Amino acid sequence: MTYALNPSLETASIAAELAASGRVQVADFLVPEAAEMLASALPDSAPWRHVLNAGDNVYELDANALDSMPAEQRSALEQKVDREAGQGFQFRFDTIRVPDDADQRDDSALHRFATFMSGDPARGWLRSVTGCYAIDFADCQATRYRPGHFLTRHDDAVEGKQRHFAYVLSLTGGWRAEWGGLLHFPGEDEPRIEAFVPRFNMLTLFAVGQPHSVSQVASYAPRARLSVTGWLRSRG
Ligand SMILES: O=C(O)CCC(=O)C(=O)O
Ligand SMILES: [Fe+2]
Repeated sequence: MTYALNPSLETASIAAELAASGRVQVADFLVPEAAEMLASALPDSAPWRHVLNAGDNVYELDANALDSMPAEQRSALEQKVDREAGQGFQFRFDTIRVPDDADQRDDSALHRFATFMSGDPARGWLRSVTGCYAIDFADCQATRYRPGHFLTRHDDAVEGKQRHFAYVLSLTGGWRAEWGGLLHFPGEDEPRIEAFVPRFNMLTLFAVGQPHSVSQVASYAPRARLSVTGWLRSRG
């Protein structure tokens, strides 16, 4: 099974919405079999890592390392993460990173998806929908937000990475807004904000530089929020 874009994407209206608001949701991005293949290639047994930050430092653990940590140590760590999250930039979620260098990729469904997004026709479609012809490639990681996971407000702009747009391909079906895991775009001090709800095979695209966050997945969410995500970038 190879990856393919849904042939019925309404490119002109998607481009217009992205240009007008800086973000857009594209329903049914891939042909259904391709989205199913990618989702089913990321089961619990995949090599997930748990990532969390302390200030500018990023820590990476085995996905289940916290479960086997002594209770006191785990609770001290979680309290620190919660304190930081209430004030500054903080995240914790699970990831499988894909190398940017195509030579280091294997033929797994996730690595092949990264290569698909960086080559035509997908890259050509992404260039025309964003109007950004400086896009050379898409970097890529799978993300899994389990109950308690979140990502506080940030804008994706990192010096030297040459990120133009972020993409998030959501791979969780039947998600309810009350389970959390919502992609928010908070303004400066707006009493209402936009929330994007995960939806199977929906691609969210948004311009780098806008504040956004992923709300904490509720303790009662019956499953994890699964996505494949990255940035559309220029090479150096
Ligand atoms: O998963 C999402 O909806 C957004 C993730 C995100 O903002 C990021 O990884 O920088
Ligand atoms: Fe982000």
